[in-house]
Parts: sequence; structure tokens; C-alpha cells
Amino acid sequence: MTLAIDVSGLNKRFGDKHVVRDLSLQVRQGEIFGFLGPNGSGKTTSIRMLCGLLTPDSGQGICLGYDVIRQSADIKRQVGYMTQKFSLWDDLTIAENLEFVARMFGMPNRQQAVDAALVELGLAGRRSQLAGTLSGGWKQRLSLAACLLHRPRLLLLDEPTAGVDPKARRDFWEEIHRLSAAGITILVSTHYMDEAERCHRLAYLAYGSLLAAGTAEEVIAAQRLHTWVVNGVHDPAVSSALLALPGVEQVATFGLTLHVSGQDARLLSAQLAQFCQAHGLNLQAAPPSLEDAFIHLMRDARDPFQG
Ligand SMILES: Nc1ncnc2c1ncn2[C@@H]1O[C@H](COP(=O)(O)OP(=O)(O)OP(=O)(O)O)[C@@H](O)[C@H]1O
Repeated sequence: MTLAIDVSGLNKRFGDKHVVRDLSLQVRQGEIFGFLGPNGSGKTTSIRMLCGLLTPDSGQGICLGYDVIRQSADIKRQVGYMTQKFSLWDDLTIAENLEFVARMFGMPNRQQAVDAALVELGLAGRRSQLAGTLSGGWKQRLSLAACLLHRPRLLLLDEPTAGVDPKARRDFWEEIHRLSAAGITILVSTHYMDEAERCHRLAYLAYGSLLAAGTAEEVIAAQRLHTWVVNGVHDPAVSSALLALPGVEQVATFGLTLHVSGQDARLLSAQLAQFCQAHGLNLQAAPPSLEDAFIHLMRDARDPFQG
């Protein structure tokens, strides 16, 4: 197993805000590693520190064989960064956008690299289309092609599929898995559970601290939750009534079903059975989901800026 990233004790402050606290993390080469957590939890800041785009205030580590503090310029050359916003030129065609980026990187054999990227990302048929006229999914594909032009070994994707339809998202993830299989390491920040489940491993951050890391299965198992699903709930008052029962630690609503979780399996099942029988509700045991695990993780996390 080769590690692409191995860092420990990374910290970053902006003014008096401690945005990333003692981050220690290992990412394997060729792995798709997801970063999840609420807005402002430090995902982007962490990712940028890991790959030399931002200097940590303290800490140490290696990325792609280079020191994250002293050799950040060497790391940056090997990184492709796809930001949240489409940042190419609307009034250039797809091919012109890629040619422009290739020139900015000072790449030799520019035309060849652009033609290869167009074919690899399925953009060849649209090479003369203006970028501004593309749908969200195609724009995202063009952004990906642009950040792969210089053949990076590490790819950073910052909420890459926000606002993109489900079919385009699925296609995009197929592409990401193809790149990972070719040995490119991929760090991706996301708020989507289905994307989190497509990552090989993930980290959950809240208020700058790493609360959990591992495969989705490991993150779920570490919470030691037992979950029951209560079906056909139309009355919002049911949720608060359930939350007040002994043994119930959290209730999450998914449409007309409620996921009720706690760590004490016997107490939880006895209380729920009694409640559901009394209220004529259907009750089924279910494996806890990643979202249940994340909600549980957040229960004990405190926002230091809110006191
Ligand atoms: N350059 C900066 N200067 C000052 N504060 C910053 C800077 N960059 C980020 N922050 C602050 O650091 C905190 C963490 O931001 P970051 O973008 O890393 O979070 P995030 O988890 O990626 O959030 P989101 O999910 O909203 O993208 C936020 O409070 C943000 O306002």
C-alpha cells in the first residue's frame, strides 16, 4: 500500500478562528477519499493544506513524496484542482478553453494534449460548442478535462456535482472511478450521501475537527447505533414524541418514514415496540445509514464560535 498523503497535526487559523485543528490523515494512492461535514467545517481548507495550496500554521507531512510545508511548489505541479464554480470562459469553445489552459501550463505538444483530453472525456463531438451554451453536466466535464490536461497525480474536487442532474452525476462518478483505477488519487468534498458512499474512504469534519475517518461501513459501525424505521408518519408531533422516549438518541425524517436510533438496543426496541403499538404505527429494524451515523456524530460536536 503506497500512501499519497500522510500528514499529522495540521492546524490553520484565519484571524482568531481556528479553522482546522490537529488534522492527521492518511490517503492511499489511487484512492477516492471523501470529505464531509457541515458548511464551514474546514473541508476546503483541509484539502488545500494537504496538497500545498495553503500553508498550515503548524504540523507536518508528505504529499506525493514531497514535504507539505517546504516543497509545496513541487506538489502543486502534480495537482489538478476543480473548484466549486465553473471558472472557464463562456465565450470560448470547448477546444479553445482547453487550448488556453494548456498554454497557461506552458505544456509542450499542446494540440495533442487537447485532442487526447477531448476524446478521453467524451467532448470531441462538441469541441466547437461555446462553453457558455453547455448544460451543467457538460460544463463540469469540461472543467474536469481542463484540470486533467497536465496529467496530475492528485485531483481535488470541491463539491464537483452541486447543481448537476442525477444522470450527469452518475456519469461523472464513473469517470472518477476510471481515473482512480488508473492510479490518480482523488480528494473530493461533498454534501451528498450517495457521493460519500461512492468514495473508498471518507473523513467527517465538524468545526475544524476530524470526527471520523474510514470506509463508510467503518464510520457507521463506529457509532454503534441501532436503528428502527417507523413508517407512514404524517404527524410531525410523532417525531418529538419519539425523541422523548428513553433510549432514543436521534430521530431523522426521510419522507414519510422516521429513522429512530440509539445505542442501547434492548431499551430502544422495547420502548419503540410499545409506542408504535399504542399509536398503530409500523416498525421495522433497519441497518443504520451513513446519514444516521453523521447525525449522531454531530450530536456531541459543539460550535466553538457559538459559545
Ligand atoms: N481565506 C480565508 N480567510 C478567512 N477565513 C476563511 C478563509 N477561507 C476559509 N475561511 C473560513 O474558514 C472556515 C472553514 O471554511 P472552509 O471553506 O474550509 O469550510 P468548508 O467545510 O469547505 O465549507 P463549505 O461546505 O461551506 O464549502 C469558514 O468559517 C470560512 O469562512
